[in-house]
Amino acid sequence: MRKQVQKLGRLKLVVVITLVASCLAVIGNVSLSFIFDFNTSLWEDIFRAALIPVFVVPFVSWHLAGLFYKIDRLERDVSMMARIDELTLVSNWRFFYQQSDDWHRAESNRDAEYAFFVLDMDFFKCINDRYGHACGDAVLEKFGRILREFAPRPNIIGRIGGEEFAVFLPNMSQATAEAVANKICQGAKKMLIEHEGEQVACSVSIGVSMNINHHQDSIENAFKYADLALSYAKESGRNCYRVYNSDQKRLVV
Ligand SMILES: Nc1nc2c(ncn2[C@@H]2O[C@H](COP(=O)(O)OP(=O)(O)OP(=O)(O)O)[C@@H](O)[C@H]2O)c(=O)[nH]1
Repeated sequence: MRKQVQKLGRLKLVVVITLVASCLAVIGNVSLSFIFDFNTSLWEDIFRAALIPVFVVPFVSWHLAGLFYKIDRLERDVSMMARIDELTLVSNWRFFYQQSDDWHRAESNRDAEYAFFVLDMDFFKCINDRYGHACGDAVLEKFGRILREFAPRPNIIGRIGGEEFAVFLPNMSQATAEAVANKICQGAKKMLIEHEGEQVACSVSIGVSMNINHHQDSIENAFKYADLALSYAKESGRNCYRVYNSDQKRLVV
C-alpha cells in the first residue's frame, strides 16, 4: 500500500482522495434523501453532496499528502544513513558485517569459496598533512567510487573506519579475486586528485584471504587472515596485494 502511494505522487494522490470522498458523499446523501424523502431532485442531492468534498478535500489532502511524503523521505534518509557511509557511499562496518554474515550463514552447508579483502590507503597521513584533511576526504570519496566500479554487486563493500575498507566477495576463486585486487590497486594508482593546481596521487595495499565456508570458519577469521595478508603487503613495499589461504594456513601470494 505504502509503495503504491509513493509511486502515485502527490497530485495524483490528491485527485484520487477527492474523487473517493466525493463519491462517498454523493452516495451517502442520495441514500439519505431516498430513505427520508427530502423532496429534492437527484441532481440537487448530487450537487449539494459533492460541493464540500470538491472544495475542502483537495486542500486538506494536499497538505496531508505533503506531510506523508516528507516523513517517508526522512525515514528513507535515516535508514540509509544507518547503513551507508556518507563520504564514500559504501556500507558502514555494521551493515557490511550483517550482509556478509547473512551470506555466510545462508551458504554454510555448501562448499562455497569466498574472498575477503582488507584495504588500507598507503601513507594517508602524509596526504592529510601535506594537502589537508579536505583533500584526504576527496581521495577517500574517489576511492569509494573505484571500489564500487571494480567490485560491484554481489560483492559487498564496507568502510571499516578511517582509511580502511573491506570487501566480501562471495563465490570467488583465487584467480578472480587476484584479478579484482589487481584492478583496484591499478585504479587507485591512476586516481589523481586536483588540489590547488597540483595532482595528488595515492596507492592502496590489499590483504586477501581465501576461504571455504564449510570449514567451521567465520567472518572474523576471514577478516583476521586478510588483515595478516595486509601487513605482508605493507611490508612488501605497499601498492600491492598479498593472499592468505585460510585452509592451508599460509601466505600463497
Ligand atoms: N581525511 C581523512 N583522514 C582520515 C580519516 N579517517 C582517518 N584519517 C587519517 O588517516 C591517517 C591514517 O594514518 P596511519 O594509520 O598512520 O597510516 P598511513 O599514514 O596510511 O600509513 P600506512 O598505513 O602505514 O601506509 C591518520 O592521519 C588519520 O587522521 C577521514 O575520514 N578523512
